[in-house]
Amino acid sequence: MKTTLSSQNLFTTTNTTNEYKEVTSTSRSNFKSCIHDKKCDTNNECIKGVCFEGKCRCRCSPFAHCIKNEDCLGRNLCSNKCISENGTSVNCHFKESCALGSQCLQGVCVGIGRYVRDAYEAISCNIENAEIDCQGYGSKSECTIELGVCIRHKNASEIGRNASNECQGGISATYGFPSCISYDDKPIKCGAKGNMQQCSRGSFCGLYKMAQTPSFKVLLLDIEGTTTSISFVKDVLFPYAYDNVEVFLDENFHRDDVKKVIHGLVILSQKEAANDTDIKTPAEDEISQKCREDLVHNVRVWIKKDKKLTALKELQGIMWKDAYESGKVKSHIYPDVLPVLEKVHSVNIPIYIYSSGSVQAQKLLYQYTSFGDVTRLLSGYFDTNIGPKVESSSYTKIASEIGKPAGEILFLTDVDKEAFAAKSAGLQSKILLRDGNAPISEEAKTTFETIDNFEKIL
Ligand SMILES: CSCCC(=O)C(=O)COP(=O)(O)O
Ligand SMILES: [Mg+2]
Repeated sequence: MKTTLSSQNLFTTTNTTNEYKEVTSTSRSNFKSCIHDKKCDTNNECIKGVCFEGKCRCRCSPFAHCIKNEDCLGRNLCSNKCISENGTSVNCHFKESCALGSQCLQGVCVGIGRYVRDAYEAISCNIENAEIDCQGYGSKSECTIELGVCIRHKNASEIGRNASNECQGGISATYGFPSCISYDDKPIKCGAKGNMQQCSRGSFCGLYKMAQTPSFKVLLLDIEGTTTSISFVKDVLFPYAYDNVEVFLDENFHRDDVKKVIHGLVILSQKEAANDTDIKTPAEDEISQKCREDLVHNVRVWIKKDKKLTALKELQGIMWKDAYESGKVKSHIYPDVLPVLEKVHSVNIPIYIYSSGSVQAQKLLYQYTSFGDVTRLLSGYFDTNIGPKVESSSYTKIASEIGKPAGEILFLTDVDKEAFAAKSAGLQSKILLRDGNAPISEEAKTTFETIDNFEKIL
């Protein structure tokens, strides 16, 4: 089905598939003007000032009862009632105006489903519960969730499935059909797993489901140099904090959360000044301008020296919130990371983060990625409040908080000292070699498996 925009700015459809009622000139003449759905008859919806006859749309109420997602075009998700993934339905002309993973259909952004070989297939699924309703789509598995997008393949055999594939408990139990997977690409067969050449940029040739059980039961991830480029942290986040710290403290020093951070920074400064002549001992009065000036100086020195100090990281986390929320910053995630996290998550292996960045900074980073909010894949976050990343006791505490034996946890990092500390606590550990990462020691090279891609952990 193709959607075009007529000269009257009404949305017309051609070659419909029974999914949507064709908007003919006759029906157009019947259009009433409207401001919102309530002004339209039952089963019509108000789009751009006119009532639109669309039987697949929500029934003229943002919270209409529905059975499956097809009933909710324009509202995205059916969870007994039509709900919108993004808060409200968004008008659009092009896919690019819609959130990642959704399409622009008949003038509204529609989530869950996408074009597969030129046909839009929005299928019944409940992403939150990770269940796909395969009923009504044939007896074999035709449904998969790819990175949070529910998709029904039009012709399963075309993409290399075999007869043993089954729909088990509503979830596709297909193994071993390598296909390009990403947030925004059509699934196309890519021959052999790992054959990236046949996939477009940002997508990954892999298996939809893991063919074998991984050697770990928990995944623990470092951020900088592991899931995210060092350059993003050093060239985007740190300069933002460096440039804005003065104004931020001046404008927000009366806020309770900022007062707490200022107190932490004063204590830290007193401690660090004993060993670092670049650091000033701040004025006693924590709400004075002089105190703030000293702290601004110290914070800038620490940022330049890339100090992993808890109070500094707390301040940075608070400041970056504004940068992300205002849209000034979007975080970087390496393209190989999310396909693997999606697979790991799909087999109920919990994924945790352990970074020097504060928990707040970690949550923001995964909330505002260029792939959208991926925090749903994460089970928890640890920062240096639990201990420094180069001390084994920190990893022992993390294992105890997670409630799993240390040996079942795989820790991925770019820093050899962190890998050694995790190993001493009994964790499995692998070192990421990404472009721009610091070199690791010869001893680390012989002690740990080094990988350049998350796919290597499966
Ligand atoms: C959480 S984003 C900022 C990361 C950060 O401040 C940092 O120092 C990175 O350290 P990591 O332990 O993730 O390598
Ligand atoms: Mg790191």
